[in-house]
Amino acid sequence: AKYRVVMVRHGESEWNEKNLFCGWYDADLSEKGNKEAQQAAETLKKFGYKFDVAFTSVLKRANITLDYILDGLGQKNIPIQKTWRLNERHYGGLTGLNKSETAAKYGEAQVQIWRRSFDTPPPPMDETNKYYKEIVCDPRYAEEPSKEEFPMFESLKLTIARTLPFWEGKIVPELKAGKTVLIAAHGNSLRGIVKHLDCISDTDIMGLNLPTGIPFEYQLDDNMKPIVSMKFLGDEETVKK
Ligand SMILES: O=C1c2ccccc2C(=O)c2c1cc(NS(=O)(=O)c1ccccc1O)c(O)c2O
Repeated sequence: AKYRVVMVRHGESEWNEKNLFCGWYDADLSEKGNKEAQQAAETLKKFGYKFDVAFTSVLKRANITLDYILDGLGQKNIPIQKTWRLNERHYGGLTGLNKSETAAKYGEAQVQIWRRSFDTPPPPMDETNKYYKEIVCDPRYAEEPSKEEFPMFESLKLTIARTLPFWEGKIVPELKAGKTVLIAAHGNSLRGIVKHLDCISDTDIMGLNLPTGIPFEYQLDDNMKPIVSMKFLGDEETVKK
């Protein structure tokens, strides 16, 4: 059997544009991000995709990207599952900082260590962070994650560790039921799924930067092993990027 799942990283957000660590802050898409999402819809329409179920995070930049796509495909009526487990990596106390503020506060050397590390987390977000309340008290998190699971920081390793149970527990069963699946999520949560599917090493996954707004397809065999791996969909120009 051949299982098909299409994944797309949300379009550029307003905080990407300003080079701020975004993480669990619920930033909007930038104008460019909106256009990227619309382009993704056009591409998927051209390829004639028909999705049966969609998965996304609880962050609006991914939700809006998904909405543009389903709207463009005329498939807004399919079931959508939102989960914190597909959220972007939580950048802890770095949330809201830009490049120079980060280097000023922690030093260039520490930034380089963080950039290159798979399991060194950023400092935790605490009540002094401007966005602490807005994130921790967000009603979307009323049910889950639990108090114990609610992250105040995440390394890439920790992010992947909370994303994969959702892939195994919720997405794989839909694929095995013969559903065509669409996932609209974030750079690091999608890295977790891709790392798992293609057995990518901890080092190599850090070198994989998924482009925003360009859908890619996996076709999987009965053992959920890729027959087609990370096939980017789009016109020559876009995919070349
Ligand atoms: O500091 C970090 C960092 C800190 C803690 C966890 C993860 C990362 C991380 O993944 C990262 C960083 C900096 C930069 N480049 S940067 O130093 O130019 C930079 C710093 C701050 C904001 C945006 C920037 O582009 C990156 O490209 C990264 O992937």
